[in-house]
Amino acid sequence: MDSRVQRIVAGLNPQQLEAVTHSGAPLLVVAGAGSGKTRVLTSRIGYLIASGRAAPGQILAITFTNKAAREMRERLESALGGSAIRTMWVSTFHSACVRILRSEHDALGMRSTFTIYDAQDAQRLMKLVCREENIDIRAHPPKSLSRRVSDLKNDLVTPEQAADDAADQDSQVLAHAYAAYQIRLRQANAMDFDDLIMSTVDVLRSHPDVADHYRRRFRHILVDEYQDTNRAQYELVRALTGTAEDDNHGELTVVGDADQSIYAFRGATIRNIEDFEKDFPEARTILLEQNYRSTQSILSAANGIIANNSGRRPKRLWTDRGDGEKIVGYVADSEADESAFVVSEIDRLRDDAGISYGDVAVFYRTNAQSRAVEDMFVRSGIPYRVIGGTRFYERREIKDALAYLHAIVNRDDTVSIRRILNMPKRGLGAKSEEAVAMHAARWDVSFGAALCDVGDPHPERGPVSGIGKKASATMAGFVSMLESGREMAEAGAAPDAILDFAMEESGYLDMLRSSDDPQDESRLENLAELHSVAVDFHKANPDATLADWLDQVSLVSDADQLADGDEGEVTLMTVHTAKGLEFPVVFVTGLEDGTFPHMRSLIDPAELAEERRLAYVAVTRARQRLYITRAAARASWGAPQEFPPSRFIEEIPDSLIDWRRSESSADAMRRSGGRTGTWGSGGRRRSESFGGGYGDELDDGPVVGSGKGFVPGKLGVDAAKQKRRGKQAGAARGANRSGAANASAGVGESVSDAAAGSPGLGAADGAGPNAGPSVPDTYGLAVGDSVVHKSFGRGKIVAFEGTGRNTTARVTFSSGQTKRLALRFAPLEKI
Ligand SMILES: Nc1ncnc2c1ncn2[C@@H]1O[C@H](COP(=O)(O)OP(=O)(O)OP(=O)(O)O)[C@@H](O)[C@H]1O
Ligand SMILES: [Mg+2]
Repeated sequence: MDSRVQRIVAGLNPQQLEAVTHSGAPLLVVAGAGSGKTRVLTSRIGYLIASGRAAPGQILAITFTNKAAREMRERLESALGGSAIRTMWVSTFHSACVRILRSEHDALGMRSTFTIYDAQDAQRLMKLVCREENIDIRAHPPKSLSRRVSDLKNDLVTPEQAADDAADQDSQVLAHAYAAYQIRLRQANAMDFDDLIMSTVDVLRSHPDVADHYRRRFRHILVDEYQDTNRAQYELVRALTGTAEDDNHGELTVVGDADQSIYAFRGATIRNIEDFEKDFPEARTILLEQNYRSTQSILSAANGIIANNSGRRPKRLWTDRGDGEKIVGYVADSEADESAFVVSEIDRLRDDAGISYGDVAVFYRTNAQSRAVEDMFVRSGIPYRVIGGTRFYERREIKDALAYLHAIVNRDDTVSIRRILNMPKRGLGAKSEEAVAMHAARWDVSFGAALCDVGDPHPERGPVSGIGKKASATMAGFVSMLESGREMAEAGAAPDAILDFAMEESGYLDMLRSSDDPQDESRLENLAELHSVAVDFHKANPDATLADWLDQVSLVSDADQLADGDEGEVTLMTVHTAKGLEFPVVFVTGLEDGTFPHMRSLIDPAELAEERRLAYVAVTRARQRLYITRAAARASWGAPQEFPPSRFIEEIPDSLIDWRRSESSADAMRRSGGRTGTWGSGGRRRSESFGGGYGDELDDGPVVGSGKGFVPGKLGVDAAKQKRRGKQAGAARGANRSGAANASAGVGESVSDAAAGSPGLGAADGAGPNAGPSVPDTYGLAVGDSVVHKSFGRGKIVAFEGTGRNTTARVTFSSGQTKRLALRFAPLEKI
């Protein structure tokens, strides 16, 4: 045997070895957490290449995050030698699709310079569509339309099909908006995240020659985390692999664990894993049963939890690593006390058990919960990184800067151009903008093309009417500035140079420099950070273009922020983001019914089952030590509220848990008004100021300067001005205070959206501080009332729950969903 092959298969157990060396029929590896599925996938690629069964260029491996792709690449590089793998594709679904679409844009009828719209851009475009199509945005909020269009695309439903299927007026409006949105998207030469997948499937299905080309190329397709693929991704895999009837069908390997499926709200369907054998009758299934990650105590806890989900295939996971430490449980009286416990345990483990900060991860259900933990970490000087939260690339100033660059690359990019047309203020009013939009509509061209007609009328279309002299001159100047940027890009200027040009030339930097708003100072710092990202990209990819950089930026996801070599920091993240990872020490916090499982899931068995899988994922990230904590009272929407223990705690056999502080002592403590814990006694009661903080920062989150690796760019920012506040990972600077509020719309692979709680989170409805305590319980609403909600559209109140400030309404929306909404915050209007 080739010595490389020997090295690759060494140490694999018999089932793993079988999976790695399997040949021919489609292969499904289903197994519980930590059983080596990802390792099998990586080893299989190494084996295929080292044994000569495949050339690197014939392999397409799909991972869930860019970071996982990078790691897989690195492993293979060291196993096979760097140059051997250059032609191999290891990437996420979205990145692979962008690569395909950029080369197959002709088949698609688009130009290769197309822009990728994130969820925010998509919503902006939907807003424009609603305005132009006279859609009543009170009854059909753009955000909710946008989310529903995303769902349709994840199911590969075209606008035509949506129109055919539309049985009621609400779905007709949706179908109409979808069709109009799609036209605008094409006109803007743009694609949203869901389009990336759907269009690729479309191209492969409608162009057999293109499909054949990729099938000949990719002889082996391998997919990790298969349980979280949605219908569109499944069809993509099928189209790329071909079926047994196709001449050139490739070999398919998928690995997954139905118990870890946690993206149902984004359209992921366990069905893809459960029906694999039906879809591929000749398929081979291999089960892995040995867990190499965790101790027996941790495994037993995980099994205890997941066993409560019905309709699953029971698994027998075992480990030879011994029982290990007991699971440590702690009942805090508040979230501050809970965080204090985490801090004191981390200190203790460092002193007594040789654990370093980098070995520790703290998980929570939604981003907003990081605040309490962060406060305590800052006060005690524990270095930490928050993964997720307001994503750096979603900050206003960063979106603005990128919009300039997108507008330079793609002159038809409506959303970007309209975003920056009067940013900084150029004295262009809504009327002038509307005149351009009307010209665009009249001639059926993009907004960008119409804008060019202002200063330099097209021979056929002529000038734009209804625009004053001054506005005309300003618009012409704006167009020519973009044109100069485009010339720079075409001449091959580096992305950072073009960024400099756009930010200076547009006056954007001057606007920030001359402001005395401290937020603007932070915005300058963030732009400097963006500048360094561009510089780094250029250094690493000297031949890459501005468009290449923008692609990379568009596809960044939260989990990608986990930089390597971060030994010295505790990692804070949501459970969604933790998928596929492992840490020696894990704290799962906020284990309360209403927090984790999330409030919304308590009335819906399917959602509760998904929460349980989430808990299973959380617990199985731990290698040696697992902590489970809960706060008996937690600030909830502004006021401390008591929460019962999470049912997931009760599902763990009590004999496995070493309770450091029991229910009864916490209760007694709370009743006597006393406080315990290292920090609890000194601190102001966090919960009192909690609500206010939320509302203030709802839009952008506090803009906090970055720490590590900051290089002041040419943008002229003094690094010393940086406010340090814990270390934040990669691009995510500053913890998000409005994580839940930003949670909406499944953005491609942006895990943050998932992580922050899923679309339709009750708490996400603007946790503002405005509502006072004196408002009557039901706010003038009654059971049976028809209401409209900003995101969910029309609905009917079916019940009220709770009293006073905590009153919630159960509302069944026309989409069929029932939501529980806190009346103080939910923008419910009676109709
Ligand atoms: N045969 C083996 N011998 C030793 N260690 C192994 C073996 N197989 C896997 N491992 C180790 O076990 C751990 C878990 O493996 P891996 O991450 O591949 O599991 P997984 O099934 O993908 O987990 P998850 O379901 O969480 O994604 C890793 O540290 C991996 O290196
Ligand atoms: Mg894995």
